[in-house]
Amino acid sequence: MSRKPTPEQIRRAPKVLLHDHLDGGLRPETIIELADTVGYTGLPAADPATLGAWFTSAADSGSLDRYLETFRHTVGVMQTRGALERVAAECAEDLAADGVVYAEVRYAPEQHLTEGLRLEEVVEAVQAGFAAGCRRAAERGTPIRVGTLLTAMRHAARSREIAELAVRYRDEGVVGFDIAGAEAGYPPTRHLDAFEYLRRENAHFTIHAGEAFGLPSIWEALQWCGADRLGHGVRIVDDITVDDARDADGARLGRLAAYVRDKRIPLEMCPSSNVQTGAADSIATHPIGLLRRLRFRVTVNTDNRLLGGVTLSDELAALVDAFGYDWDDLEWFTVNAMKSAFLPFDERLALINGRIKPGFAQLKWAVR
Ligand SMILES: O=c1[nH]cnc2c1ncn2[C@H]1C[C@H](O)[C@@H](CO)O1
Ligand SMILES: [Zn+2]
Repeated sequence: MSRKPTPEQIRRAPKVLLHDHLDGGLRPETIIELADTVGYTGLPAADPATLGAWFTSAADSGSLDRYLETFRHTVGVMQTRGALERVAAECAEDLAADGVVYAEVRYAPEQHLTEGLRLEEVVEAVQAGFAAGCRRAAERGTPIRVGTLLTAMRHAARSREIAELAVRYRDEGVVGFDIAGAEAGYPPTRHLDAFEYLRRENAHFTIHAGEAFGLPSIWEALQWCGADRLGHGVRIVDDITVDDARDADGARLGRLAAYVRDKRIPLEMCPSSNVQTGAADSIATHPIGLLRRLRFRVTVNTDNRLLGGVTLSDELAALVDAFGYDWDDLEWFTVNAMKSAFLPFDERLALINGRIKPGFAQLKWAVR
């Protein structure tokens, strides 16, 4: 399997995405149309191309805090039932068009209440949108399944309420919970009550940790809060020393890194977002290269498609360029992600055996 996967072939591969923000993936033209409809006047540009370029360049800030400031424009137009439905439907369609067969998409319901919606109405609008988008994608011959994660903002104080909301909607497409937002100064243990509640409810959750802040954040997320997965988790490399950077065998793992690898804790890695926020210097030097060689449970994700100007296929193609990954590597990332999803075991297995393995086998055969 020596042929380098091309961007077009990667787009055709059946992919899995675990870390994608609904409010970070809008189409620029949709933002403009929604702003018009709902009377939002703060947009920094009036045509889709300029607006798209504004997001990628503003997000290229080298700082998570400034990266997060750009969300005021997306969240600003996502305050009505119709807007939420449309954004969710288009999200499912866009992911399906990129060849994603299973996605977990997250957003923070508490950020969509300024025009009077209740939390339940927000969740129901988003679920209705995903259902419509998945229906349309299936009609086009690109079926996709979407699970929703409800996020609580780590600087706010509504995490217990949002956790209860996630449990209430667990049989209607909500598959888990997350906390996001500025990391420094807002440790995961601030939300311990929410995580303890979720564990008692046998519910799943991931935590953004080890992105803008280091090992203590990852340690709290796992050992105090009991996170099933790590959002980013890229700073786990701070607990790994490598004598020769090109030789993974020379690596020594500290106790936390060893725990993460031993327990097969999934890392939701988002390379281009990390470069934008300054969590990594470049794709070529991104810790994903080392972590993959050391066989951590690495998954590849987009984080925010609008801010990065990327699709999941683009992320994978960039890794192929940087690290020379082949089809086996891409399939390994994909199966890792599917194994780590918050769907029931039998459904994960069905997607691995029914879509991922046959899809990759077909591509490998075609390019042999
Ligand atoms: O990469 C991220 N780190 C922390 N927070 C993030 C990231 N990307 C998006 N968010 C925040 C901003 C969104 O408004 C919120 C919910 O999707 O999550
Ligand atoms: Zn994120």
